Amino acid sequence: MFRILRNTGKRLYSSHPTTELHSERKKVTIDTIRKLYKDNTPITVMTAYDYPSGMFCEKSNMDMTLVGDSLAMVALGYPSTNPITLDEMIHHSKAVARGSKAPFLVGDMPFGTYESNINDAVNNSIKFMKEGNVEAVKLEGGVEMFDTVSKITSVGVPVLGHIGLTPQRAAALGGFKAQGRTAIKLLEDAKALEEAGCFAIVLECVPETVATFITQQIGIPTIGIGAGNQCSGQVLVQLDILGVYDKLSPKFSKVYANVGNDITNALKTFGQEVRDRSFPKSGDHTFKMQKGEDEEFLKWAAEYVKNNPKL
Ligand SMILES: Nc1nc(=O)c2c([nH]1)NC[C@@H]1CN(c3ccc(C(=O)N[C@@H](CCC(=O)O)C(=O)O)cc3)CN21
Ligand SMILES: CC(C)C(=O)C(=O)O
Ligand SMILES: [Mg+2]
Repeated sequence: MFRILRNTGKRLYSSHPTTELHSERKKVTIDTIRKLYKDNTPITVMTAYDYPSGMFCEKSNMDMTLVGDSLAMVALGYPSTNPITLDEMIHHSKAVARGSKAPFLVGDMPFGTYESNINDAVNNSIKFMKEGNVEAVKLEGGVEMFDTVSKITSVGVPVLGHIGLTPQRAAALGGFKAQGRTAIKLLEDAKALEEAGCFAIVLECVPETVATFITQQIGIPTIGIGAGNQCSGQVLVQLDILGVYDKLSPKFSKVYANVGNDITNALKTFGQEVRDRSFPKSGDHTFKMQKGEDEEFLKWAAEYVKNNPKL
């Protein structure tokens, strides 16, 4: 019998590493975040939603990776962040955690998982940590969330606050609109969250003078998104800065690469090459038999065809 007709036991694909990826970076902990803040070193935060986007946070030296509920829009195509469930966020954060090892990993509590009662908020935040491998949770709201945040932080779940434009409340705010015409309210919110034990607060779409003032008035880091460069750190949505997500282009975001175009062009070229049969190229992207085996096989095949006429 010919070798090609038997299972040679050889694998036609290259072997995959079976060992887990270990970070070559030093682990960022809540203490690292405090130290950066104390030293007035800007804290870098980037969103991620799956294994590769998490790996990019790892490789690019991010201090923090946020599994933001913006993934509902940018990775799942929903028109808002609100449809995502806690179990779906857990599914994504587990994948992010496999790629993002060193950055401090924070997960967004989805709309409806923490607002209605404190027990649910505590149970859901603990579930997120245990099942989703996040090291902290983020939730939206200020003064009105004081009791909830106090309870969550008291049981050992670090909380990242989020005030200003709170996208989960976009329906009530009339859309994704810049906030902060009432600076006093924002300051009260920030102070309440600090007192409730938040380790940092996201300020979203807050005028830069107001964000600077709040940053000066509180004793924990502010992480700005559309809130000026005097915040203690900055966060943006990964697929926005890569030029992939094109349904929104928030004024505050900056496009650092045009990955969307690169991907479209790569796929177009693949399509063309398949259609004109220039891919796969014989030898480069194909497997060959041993020397002489082609002839032997073709001889056998001709014999086979002769003995097994098509019906
Ligand atoms: N892709 C994406 N990027 C984000 O930054 C983001 C999300 N999704 N989803 C959740 C929230 C929503 N965010 C947004 C979305 C849009 C604007 C926006 O278009 N703002 C207008 C100003 C609107 C106004 O003030 O009236 C702008 O011009 O930037 C702002 C924040 C930020 N977050
Ligand atoms: C933009 C950040 C702060 C966020 O909440 C998200 O990505 O969902
Ligand atoms: Mg969010």
